[in-house]
Amino acid sequence: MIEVRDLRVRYAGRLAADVPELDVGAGECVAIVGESGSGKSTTLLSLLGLTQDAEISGHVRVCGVDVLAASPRGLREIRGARAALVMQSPQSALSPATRLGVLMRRALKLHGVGRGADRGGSLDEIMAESVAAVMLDRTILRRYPHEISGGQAQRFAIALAIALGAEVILADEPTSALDVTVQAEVVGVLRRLREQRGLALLLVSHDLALISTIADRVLVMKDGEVVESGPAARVLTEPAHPYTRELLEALP
Ligand SMILES: Nc1ncnc2c1ncn2[C@@H]1O[C@H](COP(=O)(O)OP(=O)(O)OP(=O)(O)O)[C@@H](O)[C@H]1O
Repeated sequence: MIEVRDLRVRYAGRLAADVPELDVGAGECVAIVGESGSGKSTTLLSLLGLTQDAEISGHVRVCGVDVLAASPRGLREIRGARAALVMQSPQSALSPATRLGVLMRRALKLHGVGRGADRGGSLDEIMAESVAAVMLDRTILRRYPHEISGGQAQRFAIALAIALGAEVILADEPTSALDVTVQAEVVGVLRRLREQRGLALLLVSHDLALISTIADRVLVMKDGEVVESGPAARVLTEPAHPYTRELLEALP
């Protein structure tokens, strides 16, 4: 679902991310970890052609689309619907005076969901099913953004992605604003979705404890470079690079 080779992203000539290889298949979860400024978000945003003022080279395919060569129309086809970006504080992106159900219905109509014969069910059924898939009660659809918690907002953002038919979820620090119990809930939801629906997950996080509970593979970034990558179980228990050891030692 995601295939990256020799991705280099520069801002004003300065290298912000250099990723030789990154693959995420259906049903897999890959995590990018590293300290602030290491190039994690830059890598994630470049997968959807969302970096601003950046010079990008390399090869990036997401859901079969060659992102660096794609037209704006080609990019619109994958963004939002097939590959969804879940940000740290989705609440701030929600319109404050719009009930969540209205917002979801609008997004689905905009993307033509519920119109084709390919995904059966009315919009109401699709909405109810996606909300249930992230373990939220369907009454959430009647609420306004300020009436829900951070963890519920995060799960609603994931429900929206599912309702739109996302095959890939790109999540930037999805749980860092949440307390530990709520973090575990959001991670549990992501884990179920990848197991039950074969979603491909790419998570960006500085939280190694979180990563250890969900990721198959980990890329460790420092100053824009990938200093270590491999199976999560190996990287987190027998880190080969001193920087990864430092990150692990910094864990509470
Ligand atoms: N739009 C931009 N213009 C110029 N430089 C940028 C831009 N976005 C990011 N950078 C720089 O690129 C480098 C990598 O930033 P990036 O946001 O990818 O790091 P990060 O690992 O995601 O950090 P954080 O965890 O704080 O989000 C940093 O030096 C940052 O200052």
